[in-house]
Amino acid sequence: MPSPTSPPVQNNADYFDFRAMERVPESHAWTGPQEYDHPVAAGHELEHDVVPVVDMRDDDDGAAAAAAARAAEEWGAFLLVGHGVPGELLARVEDQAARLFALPEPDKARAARRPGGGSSGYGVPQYLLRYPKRMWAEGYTFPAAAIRSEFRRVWPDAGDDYVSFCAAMDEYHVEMRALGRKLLAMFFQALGLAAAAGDDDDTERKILDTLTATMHLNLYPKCPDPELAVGLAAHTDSGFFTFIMQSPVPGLQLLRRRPSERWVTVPGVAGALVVVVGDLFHVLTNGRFHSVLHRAVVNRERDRISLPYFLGPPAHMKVAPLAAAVALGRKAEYRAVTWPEYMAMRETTFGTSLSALTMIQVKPEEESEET
Ligand SMILES: C=C1C[C@]23C[C@@]1(O)CC[C@H]2[C@@]12CCC[C@@](C)(C(=O)O1)[C@H]2[C@@H]3C(=O)O
Ligand SMILES: O=C(O)CCC(=O)C(=O)O
Ligand SMILES: [Fe+2]
Repeated sequence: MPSPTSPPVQNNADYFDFRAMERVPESHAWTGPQEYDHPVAAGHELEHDVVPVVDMRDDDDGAAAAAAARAAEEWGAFLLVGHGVPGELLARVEDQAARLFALPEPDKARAARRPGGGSSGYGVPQYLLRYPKRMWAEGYTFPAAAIRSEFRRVWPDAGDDYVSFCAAMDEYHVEMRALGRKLLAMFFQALGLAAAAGDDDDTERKILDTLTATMHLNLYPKCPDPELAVGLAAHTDSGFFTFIMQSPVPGLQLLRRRPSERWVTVPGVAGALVVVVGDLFHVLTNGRFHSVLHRAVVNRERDRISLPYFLGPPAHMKVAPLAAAVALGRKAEYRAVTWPEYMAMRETTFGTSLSALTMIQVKPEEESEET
């Protein structure tokens, strides 16, 4: 098993030509026993292996909010339909992402993440460099608020390709941010927080009004030996929650713990978005909603694209269990952290079986000191 101090095996600016590979090279071959080597559930015939579907149009008396909250509690993830983001836009965004990844190497290399940890650009997110093996994927991360400046790095001449790419991503950001606010308000409603008295109203409003978005594009090229390769290793997302738009090629899997540990594949449902609860939402709800381990597998036949849209607090905001969530029965189980503080802590746990949430968990002796 890799240790938390395993040295990075690559620079995140390194380029790797997946299309030229006839076999999986040593650098990408995940041989031997791996963390979370659990079986993949055979199918969806068993009720407990059916990923919940939440229809946002089901708005009879808060029915959609209640269904979303139930899924967030039981699965930490669900498929969202009836969300109102036009199918035409989803298809255009996916097509633009595919065009970006299909550009020649020098165009993508111009926009490479800066070695040592730039948070945007083409290449591997720095946290993933902690793993001793590389993943079978190309990535591009960018703040949703800076699409136009970011992509001048790829298209310095700001020509037609730049214009169509930015138009699609901008429209997507507008839709997704509005959807993020709507879903967050639904979660608060289901938790009974919207009506809560005192400071919480204020905290909720601040959270709603300052949500920040980071976009990430993943391309998982088809792979000559999918059993040996990993698209994206098992992880939890660190923010509040993530919308993942995935091409109809399945590849995203969720770790289910009961009745036995297994991976459940999220089906590729046209027009649906996947919602994944992140660690900071787990904290905010004092563990009532739980973040979920998920991963991406690759296949031999087809490329797969996914577009996670990560929503979280602004960098300076301390996130702690909401008072009303704590009042729902337990003590505050987590210490307050900012998103960057949490990510820095979590970085040391990548490639290990540790959950970074345990690093901010309030221990019983700290509880008694406070009282
Ligand atoms: C906002 C973010 C979430 C993310 C870290 C990042 O700053 C940008 C990249 C995101 C990503 C994508 C791949 C998996 C992941 C765990 C990673 O290493 O980089 C997520 C991060 C996350 O959710 O913490
Ligand atoms: O490719 C996917 O479906 C999952 C992507 C993901 O989990 C991530 O980028 O954090
Ligand atoms: Fe993720």
